[in-house]
Amino acid sequence: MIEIKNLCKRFGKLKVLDQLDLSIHQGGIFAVLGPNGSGKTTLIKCILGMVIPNAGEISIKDESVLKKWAYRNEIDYLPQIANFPANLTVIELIEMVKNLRPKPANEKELIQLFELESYLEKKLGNLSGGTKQKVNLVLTFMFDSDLIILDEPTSGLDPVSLIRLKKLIDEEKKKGKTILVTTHIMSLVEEIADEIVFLLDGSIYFKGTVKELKEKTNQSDLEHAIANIITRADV
Ligand SMILES: Nc1ncnc2c1ncn2[C@@H]1O[C@H](COP(=O)(O)OP(=O)(O)OP(=O)(O)O)[C@@H](O)[C@H]1O
Repeated sequence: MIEIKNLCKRFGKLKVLDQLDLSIHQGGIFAVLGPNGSGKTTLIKCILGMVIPNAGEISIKDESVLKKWAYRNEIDYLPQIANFPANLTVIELIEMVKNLRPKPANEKELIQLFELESYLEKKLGNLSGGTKQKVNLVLTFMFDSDLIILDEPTSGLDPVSLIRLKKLIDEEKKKGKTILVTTHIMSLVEEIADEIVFLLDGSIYFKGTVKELKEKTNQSDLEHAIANIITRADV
Protein backbone atom coordinates (compact mmCIF):
# COMPACT_ATOMS: atom_id res chain seq x y z
CA MET A 1 0.00 0.00 0.00
CA ILE A 2 2.74 2.47 1.03
CA GLU A 3 6.41 2.03 0.13
CA ILE A 4 8.95 4.51 1.46
CA LYS A 5 12.61 4.32 0.51
CA ASN A 6 15.55 6.32 1.77
CA LEU A 7 13.37 9.22 2.95
CA CYS A 8 15.34 12.21 4.25
CA LYS A 9 13.96 15.44 5.67
CA ARG A 10 15.87 18.26 7.30
CA PHE A 11 14.59 21.52 8.72
CA GLY A 12 17.68 23.72 8.51
CA LYS A 13 20.36 21.84 10.43
CA LEU A 14 17.87 19.55 12.13
CA LYS A 15 17.78 16.10 10.55
CA VAL A 16 14.30 14.74 11.25
CA LEU A 17 14.03 11.78 8.85
CA ASP A 18 17.27 10.04 7.97
CA GLN A 19 17.23 7.44 5.18
CA LEU A 20 13.94 6.06 6.43
CA ASP A 21 12.58 2.89 4.82
CA LEU A 22 9.05 1.70 5.53
CA SER A 23 6.62 -0.68 3.94
CA ILE A 24 2.95 -0.68 4.95
CA HIS A 25 0.78 -3.43 3.50
CA GLN A 26 -2.89 -2.93 2.65
CA GLY A 27 -5.47 -3.50 5.37
CA GLY A 28 -5.03 -3.07 9.12
CA ILE A 29 -4.18 -0.53 11.77
CA PHE A 30 -0.60 0.71 12.06
CA ALA A 31 0.35 2.75 15.13
CA VAL A 32 3.15 5.22 14.34
CA LEU A 33 4.90 5.76 17.67
CA GLY A 34 7.98 7.58 18.89
CA PRO A 35 9.04 10.21 21.40
CA ASN A 36 7.94 13.85 21.05
CA GLY A 37 9.75 15.42 18.13
CA SER A 38 10.81 12.08 16.62
CA GLY A 39 9.25 12.96 13.25
CA LYS A 40 5.86 11.18 13.22
CA THR A 41 3.94 14.20 11.92
CA THR A 42 6.74 15.00 9.47
CA LEU A 43 6.57 11.46 8.10
CA ILE A 44 2.79 11.69 7.73
CA LYS A 45 3.06 15.08 6.04
CA CYS A 46 5.63 13.70 3.60
CA ILE A 47 3.19 10.90 2.69
CA LEU A 48 0.49 13.54 2.17
CA GLY A 49 2.74 15.83 0.11
CA MET A 50 2.45 18.61 2.71
CA VAL A 51 6.18 18.45 3.49
CA ILE A 52 8.63 18.03 0.63
CA PRO A 53 11.44 15.58 1.47
CA ASN A 54 15.09 16.38 0.71
CA ALA A 55 15.57 12.90 -0.72
CA GLY A 56 13.84 9.57 -1.06
CA GLU A 57 10.86 7.98 -2.69
CA ILE A 58 7.27 7.45 -1.58
CA SER A 59 4.79 5.37 -3.50
CA ILE A 60 1.18 4.53 -2.74
CA LYS A 61 -0.43 1.59 -4.51
CA ASP A 62 2.72 1.27 -6.65
CA GLU A 63 2.63 4.87 -7.90
CA SER A 64 5.16 7.49 -6.94
CA VAL A 65 3.42 10.38 -5.17
CA LEU A 66 6.18 12.97 -5.02
CA LYS A 67 5.21 16.18 -6.84
CA LYS A 68 1.73 14.78 -7.49
CA TRP A 69 -1.50 15.97 -5.89
CA ALA A 70 -4.53 14.05 -7.21
CA TYR A 71 -3.75 10.99 -5.01
CA ARG A 72 -4.55 13.08 -1.92
CA ASN A 73 -8.25 12.87 -2.76
CA GLU A 74 -7.95 9.17 -1.98
CA ILE A 75 -6.63 9.73 1.56
CA ASP A 76 -8.68 10.72 4.60
CA TYR A 77 -6.47 12.77 6.92
CA LEU A 78 -7.08 13.97 10.45
CA PRO A 79 -4.56 16.71 11.31
CA GLN A 80 -3.14 16.93 14.83
CA ILE A 81 -4.16 20.56 15.13
CA ALA A 82 -7.20 21.64 13.19
CA ASN A 83 -7.08 25.36 12.51
CA PHE A 84 -10.74 25.95 11.77
CA PRO A 85 -11.95 29.40 10.67
CA ALA A 86 -13.43 30.79 13.92
CA ASN A 87 -16.34 32.61 12.27
CA LEU A 88 -17.75 29.70 10.30
CA THR A 89 -20.44 27.49 11.81
CA VAL A 90 -19.94 23.73 12.05
CA ILE A 91 -22.39 23.01 9.24
CA GLU A 92 -20.87 25.72 7.01
CA LEU A 93 -17.46 24.09 7.40
CA ILE A 94 -18.80 20.61 6.68
CA GLU A 95 -20.56 21.88 3.54
CA MET A 96 -17.43 23.76 2.46
CA VAL A 97 -15.23 20.67 2.79
CA LYS A 98 -17.83 18.58 0.94
CA ASN A 99 -17.82 21.09 -1.92
CA LEU A 100 -14.02 20.99 -2.10
CA ARG A 101 -13.84 17.21 -2.42
CA PRO A 102 -15.47 15.48 -5.36
CA LYS A 103 -16.64 12.41 -3.43
CA PRO A 104 -19.84 11.26 -1.74
CA ALA A 105 -19.92 12.03 1.99
CA ASN A 106 -21.81 10.39 4.86
CA GLU A 107 -21.58 13.24 7.36
CA LYS A 108 -25.09 12.68 8.78
CA GLU A 109 -24.24 9.31 10.38
CA LEU A 110 -21.09 10.77 11.92
CA ILE A 111 -22.86 13.88 13.25
CA GLN A 112 -25.27 11.49 14.96
CA LEU A 113 -22.48 9.22 16.21
CA PHE A 114 -20.67 12.10 17.92
CA GLU A 115 -23.93 13.83 18.96
CA LEU A 116 -23.10 17.05 17.18
CA GLU A 117 -26.66 17.95 16.05
CA SER A 118 -27.05 20.79 18.57
CA TYR A 119 -23.67 22.30 17.56
CA LEU A 120 -24.26 22.54 13.82
CA GLU A 121 -25.24 26.24 13.87
CA LYS A 122 -22.55 27.19 16.41
CA LYS A 123 -19.42 29.08 15.40
CA LEU A 124 -16.25 26.98 15.42
CA GLY A 125 -14.42 29.62 17.45
CA ASN A 126 -16.85 29.08 20.34
CA LEU A 127 -16.55 25.29 20.58
CA SER A 128 -14.70 23.39 23.30
CA GLY A 129 -11.52 21.51 22.36
CA GLY A 130 -13.20 18.11 22.48
CA THR A 131 -16.15 19.26 20.35
CA LYS A 132 -13.75 20.73 17.78
CA GLN A 133 -12.02 17.35 17.67
CA LYS A 134 -15.37 15.64 17.01
CA VAL A 135 -15.92 18.03 14.07
CA ASN A 136 -12.40 17.17 12.91
CA LEU A 137 -13.34 13.47 13.04
CA VAL A 138 -16.54 14.02 11.04
CA LEU A 139 -14.56 15.84 8.33
CA THR A 140 -12.06 12.97 8.19
CA PHE A 141 -14.36 9.96 8.25
CA MET A 142 -17.18 11.34 6.09
CA PHE A 143 -15.34 10.36 2.88
CA ASP A 144 -14.77 6.76 1.94
CA SER A 145 -11.04 6.31 1.21
CA ASP A 146 -8.86 3.19 1.34
CA LEU A 147 -6.16 4.99 3.32
CA ILE A 148 -6.93 6.85 6.55
CA ILE A 149 -4.24 8.82 8.41
CA LEU A 150 -5.04 9.97 11.94
CA ASP A 151 -2.64 12.27 13.80
CA GLU A 152 -3.51 12.08 17.52
CA PRO A 153 -7.20 11.31 16.98
CA THR A 154 -8.12 11.03 20.68
CA SER A 155 -7.09 14.60 21.67
CA GLY A 156 -9.62 16.03 24.09
CA LEU A 157 -12.22 13.28 23.66
CA ASP A 158 -14.31 12.13 26.63
CA PRO A 159 -14.50 8.36 27.35
CA VAL A 160 -17.86 7.91 25.57
CA SER A 161 -16.57 9.57 22.39
CA LEU A 162 -13.34 7.60 22.66
CA ILE A 163 -15.27 4.30 22.69
CA ARG A 164 -17.24 5.48 19.64
CA LEU A 165 -14.06 6.46 17.83
CA LYS A 166 -12.45 3.08 18.49
CA LYS A 167 -15.54 1.32 17.14
CA LEU A 168 -15.49 3.57 14.08
CA ILE A 169 -11.81 2.83 13.41
CA ASP A 170 -12.48 -0.90 13.81
CA GLU A 171 -15.39 -0.77 11.36
CA GLU A 172 -13.18 0.96 8.78
CA LYS A 173 -10.52 -1.71 9.27
CA LYS A 174 -13.14 -4.44 8.70
CA LYS A 175 -13.83 -2.85 5.30
CA GLY A 176 -10.20 -3.67 4.40
CA LYS A 177 -8.87 -0.13 4.83
CA THR A 178 -5.37 0.82 5.87
CA ILE A 179 -5.23 3.10 8.90
CA LEU A 180 -2.13 4.92 10.13
CA VAL A 181 -2.50 6.44 13.56
CA THR A 182 -0.12 8.41 15.74
CA THR A 183 -0.84 8.49 19.45
CA HIS A 184 0.80 8.66 22.84
CA ILE A 185 -2.04 6.65 24.39
CA MET A 186 -0.63 3.16 24.83
CA SER A 187 -3.97 1.62 25.86
CA LEU A 188 -5.33 2.67 22.45
CA VAL A 189 -2.37 1.00 20.72
CA GLU A 190 -2.89 -2.22 22.72
CA GLU A 191 -6.55 -2.22 21.86
CA ILE A 192 -6.55 -1.41 18.15
CA ALA A 193 -3.12 -1.68 16.54
CA ASP A 194 -2.19 -4.64 14.36
CA GLU A 195 1.36 -3.36 14.07
CA ILE A 196 3.59 -0.78 15.68
CA VAL A 197 5.95 1.38 13.62
CA PHE A 198 8.42 2.97 16.03
CA LEU A 199 10.39 6.01 14.95
CA LEU A 200 13.65 6.89 16.62
CA ASP A 201 16.57 9.03 15.49
CA GLY A 202 15.04 9.60 12.08
CA SER A 203 14.39 6.04 11.06
CA ILE A 204 12.21 3.04 11.89
CA TYR A 205 13.63 1.44 15.00
CA PHE A 206 11.01 -1.31 15.25
CA LYS A 207 8.13 -2.63 13.16
CA GLY A 208 6.00 -5.48 14.39
CA THR A 209 3.15 -6.48 16.66
CA VAL A 210 2.62 -5.35 20.25
CA LYS A 211 3.37 -8.93 21.33
CA GLU A 212 6.67 -8.96 19.41
CA LEU A 213 7.68 -5.64 20.93
CA LYS A 214 6.98 -6.91 24.43
CA GLU A 215 9.01 -10.06 23.72
CA LYS A 216 11.88 -8.09 22.22
CA THR A 217 12.10 -5.79 25.23
CA ASN A 218 11.25 -8.47 27.77
CA GLN A 219 8.46 -6.31 29.20
CA SER A 220 4.88 -7.35 29.86
CA ASP A 221 3.54 -3.81 29.72
CA LEU A 222 3.57 -1.74 26.49
CA GLU A 223 4.41 1.58 28.16
CA HIS A 224 7.47 -0.02 29.76
CA ALA A 225 8.40 -1.75 26.50
CA ILE A 226 8.42 1.63 24.72
CA ALA A 227 10.32 3.32 27.57
CA ASN A 228 12.81 0.46 27.42
CA ILE A 229 13.55 1.13 23.72
CA ILE A 230 13.96 4.86 24.26
CA THR A 231 16.27 4.55 27.24
CA ARG A 232 18.35 1.79 25.63
CA ALA A 233 18.78 3.95 22.54
CA ASP A 234 19.94 6.81 24.78
CA VAL A 235 22.76 4.72 26.21
N1 LIG B 1 8.10 23.31 9.56
C1 LIG B 1 9.07 23.06 10.44
N2 LIG B 1 10.12 23.86 10.56
C2 LIG B 1 11.13 23.60 11.42
N3 LIG B 1 11.15 22.53 12.23
C3 LIG B 1 10.12 21.68 12.15
C4 LIG B 1 9.02 21.89 11.26
N4 LIG B 1 8.14 20.86 11.43
C5 LIG B 1 8.67 20.07 12.37
N5 LIG B 1 9.85 20.54 12.81
C6 LIG B 1 10.72 19.91 13.82
O1 LIG B 1 10.92 18.56 13.42
C7 LIG B 1 10.95 17.70 14.56
C8 LIG B 1 9.92 16.60 14.37
O2 LIG B 1 8.63 17.16 14.51
P1 LIG B 1 7.32 16.32 14.35
O3 LIG B 1 6.17 17.24 14.56
O4 LIG B 1 7.37 15.53 13.10
O5 LIG B 1 7.43 15.31 15.60
P2 LIG B 1 6.38 14.30 16.24
O6 LIG B 1 7.08 12.98 16.37
O7 LIG B 1 5.12 14.31 15.47
O8 LIG B 1 6.19 14.95 17.69
P3 LIG B 1 4.97 14.93 18.76
O9 LIG B 1 4.93 13.54 19.35
O10 LIG B 1 5.44 15.93 19.78
O11 LIG B 1 3.71 15.33 18.07
C9 LIG B 1 10.72 18.59 15.77
O12 LIG B 1 11.98 18.90 16.35
C10 LIG B 1 10.07 19.83 15.20
O13 LIG B 1 10.36 20.97 15.97
